[in-house]
Amino acid sequence: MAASGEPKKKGELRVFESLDELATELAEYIAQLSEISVKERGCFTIALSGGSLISLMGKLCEAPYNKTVDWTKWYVFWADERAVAKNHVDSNYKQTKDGFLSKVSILNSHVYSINDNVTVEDAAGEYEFAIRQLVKIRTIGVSEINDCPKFDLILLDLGSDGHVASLFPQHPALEQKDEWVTYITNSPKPPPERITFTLPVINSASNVALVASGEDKAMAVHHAIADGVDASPLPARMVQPTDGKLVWFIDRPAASVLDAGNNDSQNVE
Ligand SMILES: O=C(O)[C@H](O)[C@@H](O)[C@H](O)[C@H](O)COP(=O)(O)O
Repeated sequence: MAASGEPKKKGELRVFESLDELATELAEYIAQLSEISVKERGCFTIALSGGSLISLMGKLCEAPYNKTVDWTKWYVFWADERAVAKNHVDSNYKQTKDGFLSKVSILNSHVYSINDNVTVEDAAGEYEFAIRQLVKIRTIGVSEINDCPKFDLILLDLGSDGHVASLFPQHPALEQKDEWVTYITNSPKPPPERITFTLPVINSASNVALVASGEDKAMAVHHAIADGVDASPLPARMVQPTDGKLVWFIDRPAASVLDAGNNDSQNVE
C-alpha cells in the first residue's frame, strides 16, 4: 500500500470510447485469465462486486465465450455483499444470478454466496471460514507473502466516493489487517449492513480489475490514479496488488478529469 508521498503503482489503464467497447474488452480479459488459470491450476477463482459491473459482464454470456470458457472450472465468490435476503432487489447475489449465473453453466456447488439467514457478523465469519477451507485444499491459491487467499481475479467497481467492494473512505474497515472478510453496519451507501473482503485479501489477488464508468466516477478516478494527489486513504488508491496485476477499465466520461489533468490515460504501468 503506498503511503502518502510514496510513488503509487498505477497499474495498467485501459480507457474506452464507449461502454460497449469496455464490456467487450472486459469479457476478453476475463476469458483469457480463466483460460490461463485453468491451464495452470485446473480452476479459476473469481470474486465479483455489485453495482454496474454485472451488466458489463454480459458479453461473457454471449458467443464465443458462452461456448469457449470452461465454466465447470469456475469458482465464484463475492468481494462484497449487502446483508439482505438473496431474493431482495439489493442483493449482489440476486443481481449476479439474474444477469450472469443463470446464463452460463457454472456449477451451483461452485457458487459461494453469503449466508442471508444469520447476522452480518456471523455471515462474515462463515464466509471467511469457507474461504479458509478452500485455501487448505488449494482450490483458492495462497499468497506466499502473507498466507492470504490468492484469488485468480477480483473484480471491483469504483464508487463515486472512491470506495471499492464495501470499503468506504475513512471507514475503520479499511484498517482491518487480521481478518480476510469483515462486516460493516453503517455503510454510507444503502443498505447499511454489508460484508466485504479486506484490503490484504484484495491486494493478494493474482489479478485485480477496477472498473469505472460514467461521469460521476471521474473525480474518484482522478483521485485514485493521478500523480501528486494526497488521497492515500481513498480506498481505490489503496488497491495495490503486492504480487499481482492491477488493470483499470475506464470509459471516456470516467476518464475526463484524468484527461484534463494531462495524466497519461493510456496503459500506464
Ligand atoms: O455492493 C455494492 O454496493 C458494490 O459492490 C459497490 O462497491 C459498487 O460496486 C460500487 O458502489 C459502484 O456501484 P455503481 O456501479 O452502481 O456506481
